[in-house]
Amino acid sequence: MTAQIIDGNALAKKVREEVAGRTAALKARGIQPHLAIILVGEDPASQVYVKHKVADSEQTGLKATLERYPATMAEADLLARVRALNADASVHGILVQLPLPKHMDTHKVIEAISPAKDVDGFHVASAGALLVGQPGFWPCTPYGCLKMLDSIGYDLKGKHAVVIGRSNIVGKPMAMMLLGRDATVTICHSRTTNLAEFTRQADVVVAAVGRRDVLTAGMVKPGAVVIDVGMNRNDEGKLCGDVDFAGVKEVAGWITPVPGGVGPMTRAMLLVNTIEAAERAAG
Ligand SMILES: Nc1nc2c(c(=O)[nH]1)N[C@@H](CN(C=O)c1ccc(C(=O)N[C@@H](CCC(=O)O)C(=O)O)cc1)CN2
Repeated sequence: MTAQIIDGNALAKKVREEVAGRTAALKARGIQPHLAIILVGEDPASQVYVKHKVADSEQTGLKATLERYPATMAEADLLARVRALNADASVHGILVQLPLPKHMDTHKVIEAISPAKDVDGFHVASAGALLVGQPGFWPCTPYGCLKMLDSIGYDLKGKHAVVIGRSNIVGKPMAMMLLGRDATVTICHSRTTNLAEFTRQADVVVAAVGRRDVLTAGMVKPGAVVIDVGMNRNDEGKLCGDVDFAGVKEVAGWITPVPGGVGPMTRAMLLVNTIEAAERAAG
C-alpha cells in the first residue's frame, strides 16, 4: 500500500480563501483586521517565517505590522511594547515570534499578551480554554493538524491516536483537540519505553518531537494516518520531518509531507485565529 498524501499547501490555500472572504466582510463594515508581529533578534529561520506570515496576511486582506527589535532588547521594553499593543484597539492579534533571545522569559512575555489577542494560542488562558472546551484560541500547529484530518473526512470518534511529544504548544494541545473529537489518546515522550508498542496500535500518529526518523515503517499500523509536525535538516541539509517518509508511506493510509504539510497549515491557522479575533472584537 502507498499512502495518500495530505497536501498542506493545497489545504492552506483553501483556508486562506475562506479567511479572505471573512476579511472582506469585516472590511465592508469598516473594520480592518490587523495582526501585529514582533520579532526580536536575527534568527534566520524566524526571519523567513515572519516574512511569510506578513505575506500571507496581506494576501488575504489582513493588515500585518512587523516590529523588529535587536537581540539585545531588554525584556522590560518588550513587555511594554506588548502592553501597548494590548491597549491599541486597532490591533486584533499579537504574535511574538519564538524563540526569543535567551535572556528573556518566554512564559512571562506570552502571559503579557491579552488573551483576547493571543492568536498564537500560547497564553495560559488559551490553554485552559482548550482544556475545558471553552472558546479561546487554539495553537496554530495542532489546529492545522486537526484541519488536515478533517480534510480527508477522518472520523476520530473511538479511534486510537498516539501523539509523540508533550510540548505546551504542540503535543499537549494536540492531545486535547483529539480528545475533544472523542479519540482515545496516548501521549508518548522521551521517557516512553518501547514507543513502537504504542504507535503500532495507533489509527492516527502525530509525530512532534523535533528529531529525524522517530517513526519508521515497522512502527506503523497498516492504513494509519501519520501527521508529521517535525522540521529538521538531514545530513544533506534538506528539510525533513520526524517521520521516515519514504518508509512509512509504504505502510500508512495517509501521510503529511515535510515540507508542504503541517508548516503551511500552521501559517494558515494563524490567519484563521486573527480573523476570529477581529470578528470577536467587532461583536
Ligand atoms: N510565535 C510563534 N513562534 C513559532 C511558531 C508559532 O506557531 N508561533 N512555530 C514555529 C515556527 N513557525 C511559525 O512561526 C513555522 C515554521 C515553519 C513553517 C513552514 O511553513 N514550513 C515550511 C517549510 C519552510 C522552509 O522551507 O523552511 C513547510 O513545512 O512546508 C511555518 C511556520 C516556531 N516559532
